[in-house]
Amino acid sequence: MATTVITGFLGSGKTTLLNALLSHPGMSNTAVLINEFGDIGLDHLLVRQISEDVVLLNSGCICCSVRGDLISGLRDLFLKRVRGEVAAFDRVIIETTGLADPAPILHTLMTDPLLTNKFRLDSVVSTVDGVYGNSQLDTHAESVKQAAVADRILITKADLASEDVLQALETRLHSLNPAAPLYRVHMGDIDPDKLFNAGLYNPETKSLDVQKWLRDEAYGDNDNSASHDDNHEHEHEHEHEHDHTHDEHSHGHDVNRHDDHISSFCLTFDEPLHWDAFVTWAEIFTQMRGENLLRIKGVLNIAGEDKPVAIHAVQHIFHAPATLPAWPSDDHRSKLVFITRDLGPDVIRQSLLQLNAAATETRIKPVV
Ligand SMILES: Nc1nc2c(ncn2[C@@H]2O[C@H](COP(=O)(O)OP(=O)(O)OP(=O)(O)O)[C@@H](O)[C@H]2O)c(=O)[nH]1
Repeated sequence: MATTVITGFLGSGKTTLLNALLSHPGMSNTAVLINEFGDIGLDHLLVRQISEDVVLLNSGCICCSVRGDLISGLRDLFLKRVRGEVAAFDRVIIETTGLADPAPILHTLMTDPLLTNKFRLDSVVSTVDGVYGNSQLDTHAESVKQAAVADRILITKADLASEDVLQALETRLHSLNPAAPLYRVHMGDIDPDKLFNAGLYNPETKSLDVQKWLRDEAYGDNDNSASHDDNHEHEHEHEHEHDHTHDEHSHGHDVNRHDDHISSFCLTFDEPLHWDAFVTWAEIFTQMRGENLLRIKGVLNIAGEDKPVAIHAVQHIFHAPATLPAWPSDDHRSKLVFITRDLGPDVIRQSLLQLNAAATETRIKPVV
């Protein structure tokens, strides 16, 4: 079951988006989970109470308003569906509270045995306030994280903001998270197809859509090779320049903004990687630097394997790897896209190459 997480800072337009999405035909098989913290006004959405926590929205969607643990809410909702206590649904949207760090929710979706069997993380959508987004990114680390881990970013309230402010915000968000398409929306009005099916598996084509999922082209020149020391790291010079010249209202002059700590880059490895070298690298990095690894997606060319292996991770947790049926193109190099905090590409590339070289050496050592 495809699961989408809608995140975004307080008042950035999550509920407005949800409401607009649910009015689309084709969204009626959707179940919605909303964290109850904060002042989410569900009243205008509600029609019928099914049980204490579950209501039926006027769109026909099931809505579960969760107190506390969103994940136990998801389990309960699933069990209710199995028992026929709520209508069948084939998509779930989770709206986080505005102050939530989305990472723990993504972790649990990726690791809880019941949930990983039934729910598949399809996309993370982040709403950013067109008017206050810039200052929220400056002052609230959560809002930076919400935008950094997103697969899609929506700039809301564009009708209230000046073009200069919107452009500065877009430049900043693109720098934070180059692979996430940015859309300006008015009162949540957007084609749901733009937000869903961003995961590895595309239910429309019933295939694994690696290129759309990885979007490695967004990180710049694809000829960057990890073995040639010439990857791109998206630093923020351009963005600073923009802040100084165009965005007088932003707090871009602050020398230590939260998103100055965020890097996004794509590493490409020409030589096949040994699986055990990659696993060792992943174990070390997720244990030692998990806090700094906001999101990783990758397609690996594993030595001795014909087929590519897709991996993805959020902080300390790697999702179970998936062997893909075929390479999406003639380019069979391993590609890993990273969104990190206070962690640049060099240490990642060098450690992985070193472990890989050691694994290669072990393999070619003559048996005496
Ligand atoms: N003008 C304008 N107002 C908007 C737009 N999107 C949302 N709003 C308004 O912004 C306010 C906050 O929107 P919500 O959808 O409640 O935001 P939220 O992110 O769910 O808020 P919390 O749940 O409190 O974090 C509401 O008054 C909306 O009507 C927009 O595109 N334009």
